[in-house]
Amino acid sequence: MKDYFENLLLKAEISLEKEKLEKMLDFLELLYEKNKVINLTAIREKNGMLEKHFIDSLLLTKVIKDEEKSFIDVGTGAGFPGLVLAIFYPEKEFLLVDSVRKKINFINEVIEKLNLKNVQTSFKRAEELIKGKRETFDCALCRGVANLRIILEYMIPFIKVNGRFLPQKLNLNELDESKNALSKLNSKIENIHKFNLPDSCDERIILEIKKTKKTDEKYPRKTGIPSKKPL
Ligand SMILES: C[S@@+](CC[C@H](N)C(=O)[O-])C[C@H]1O[C@@H](n2cnc3c(N)ncnc32)[C@H](O)[C@@H]1O
Repeated sequence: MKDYFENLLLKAEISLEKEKLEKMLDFLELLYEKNKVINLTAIREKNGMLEKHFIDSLLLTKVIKDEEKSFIDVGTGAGFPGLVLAIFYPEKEFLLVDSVRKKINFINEVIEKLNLKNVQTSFKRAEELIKGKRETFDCALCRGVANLRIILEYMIPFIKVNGRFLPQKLNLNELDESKNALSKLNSKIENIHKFNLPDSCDERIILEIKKTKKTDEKYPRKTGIPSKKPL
């Protein structure tokens, strides 16, 4: 398994120190075992988990900047991309959020077993967690949670003015319909980064979205509204 992971990292041109690589393999093992008991991910094989979860999360390291120190990952599920990045960047701070308690319980277990000191968790919904956390983070992350115009409303309020939101997407289909949300939330797409996974060659996209001005306090709207009536 270690050889396969090292080979993927090599092909993806991601360098990872030995200690961090071992921690990620420990996380993989915990995920693999727990996934037999509770449904954390539809990917059941270790190889698939390494490429589609670990490497995919690590692609963000090609976009994240040194000066970005505080991160929030909403809808992190079993910890992707946030927990992988927290292992990669022990000097940066991460808040991992998911409204499903059993997922956060699993993440808390991994944090404890791996002795990670830079990760906090919450099982609140994004729309509730925002109280007291407006304009707090340098950077926001979100993978596989909802349509772009919905996650924009969840995430933009959390980041500081001039901060960035780096959602991961499989294609660019949602861009056009997100124009209204981008404008209402004072944010703009600054860059579109395209990658291919190293083994399957599947395309992966990271959008680079900048927040240009403060967010109106009326966003996000009440729990459930952003997904029922997207901007
Ligand atoms: C398909 S999973 C993706 C998990 C992970 N990011 C990944 O890519 O493997 C989406 C997750 O988002 C969470 N979620 C959806 N809406 C949310 C909200 N408003 N606040 C917090 N979590 C949310 C769900 O509970 C679910 O675990």
